[in-house]
Amino acid sequence: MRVLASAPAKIILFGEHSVVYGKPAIAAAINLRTYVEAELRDDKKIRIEAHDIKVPGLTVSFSENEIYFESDYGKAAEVLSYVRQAIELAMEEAGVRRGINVSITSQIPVGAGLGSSAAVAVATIGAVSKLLGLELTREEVAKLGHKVELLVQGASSGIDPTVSAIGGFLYYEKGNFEHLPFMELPIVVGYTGSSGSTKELVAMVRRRYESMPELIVPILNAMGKLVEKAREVITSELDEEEKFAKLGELMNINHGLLDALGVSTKKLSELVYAARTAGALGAKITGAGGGGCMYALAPGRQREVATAITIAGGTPMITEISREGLRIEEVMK
Ligand SMILES: Nc1ncnc2c1ncn2[C@@H]1O[C@H](COP(=O)(O)OP(=O)(O)O)[C@@H](O)[C@H]1O
Ligand SMILES: C[C@@](O)(CCOP(=O)(O)O)CC(=O)O
Ligand SMILES: [Mg+2]
Repeated sequence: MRVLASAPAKIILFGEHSVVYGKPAIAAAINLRTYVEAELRDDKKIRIEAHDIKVPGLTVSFSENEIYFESDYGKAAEVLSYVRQAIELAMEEAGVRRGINVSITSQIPVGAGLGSSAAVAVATIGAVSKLLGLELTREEVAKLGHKVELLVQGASSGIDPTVSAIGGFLYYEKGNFEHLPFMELPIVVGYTGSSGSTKELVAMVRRRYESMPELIVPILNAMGKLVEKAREVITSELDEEEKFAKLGELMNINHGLLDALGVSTKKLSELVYAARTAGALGAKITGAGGGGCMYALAPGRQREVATAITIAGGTPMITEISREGLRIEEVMK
């Protein structure tokens, strides 16, 4: 038997990092997906084929007609830790241990702030649990995905696996979510081309929080209040133009606060300012930062903003909200 499942990437519109400290955040699933195919084996082995992951420390040597491959096992194992933990938890949940092959293909850039870690965890849990005969709800998959991130990263708010499993446009706080009214968001995502590790960035913010709580706590509190304001705007009776103007202003404040936490980079800020100069109403980092992506809100100016991001050395992506989260694509007997 074989199962193919997929799960989407996300953008955090407001509240990354502060969400790890129990503040609320707003996020949306977007139409880039990770696909995981799981298949039962006749033996007890677990084989993971990850097509989109560069393994650091792989050495290839040639000697006459022979080719030798060596890999730094520790680093290779670390890169696959989200997938391994996802398989492990799905098996634990099903109460069975079987040999399986897992094959991953993904449209989501890795370490770019678009939640590739959550999408791979959610799609793997979805595929493996279905393969083992378990019917989990999307909420249950989200909770297991959160556990995977906690085990691998040491800290995680759970917002990414929740958005990836549930899909749509969500307000999230301490493990609970509510759907926000669906809005077409005229956004442009700008990818710096470099990556940041969520585990390391969350740990860096934690060190600052511990060494200078008198400065960092007020920043996190301001972020939490800003998210409440954004929710009020999104759920208000204002017309779309007024909503976008207010949300843009809040995005710019949120970017400044993230910069103060230390998670921006020169390139991220260059893309943010290029987008604003080209007419975006707001632009900010999305996700953990340290590289990765920013996004801009640019009603009627998406093409101009995309061009400005390209000129500033980034890669623009015009994306849409994905209403659907985890999807079982195919079950083959
Ligand atoms: N397609 C994939 N196949 C296997 N592992 C993946 C894949 N995509 C992401 N991952 C895992 O997620 C990690 C990146 O997660 P993270 O640092 O949280 O960045 P982000 O979630 O913003 O992309 C990768 O180092 C890898 O361990
Ligand atoms: C920084 C954080 O708020 C979001 C991280 O998102 P990503 O892994 O960079 O896509 C961490 C979390 O919420 O667990
Ligand atoms: Mg992640």
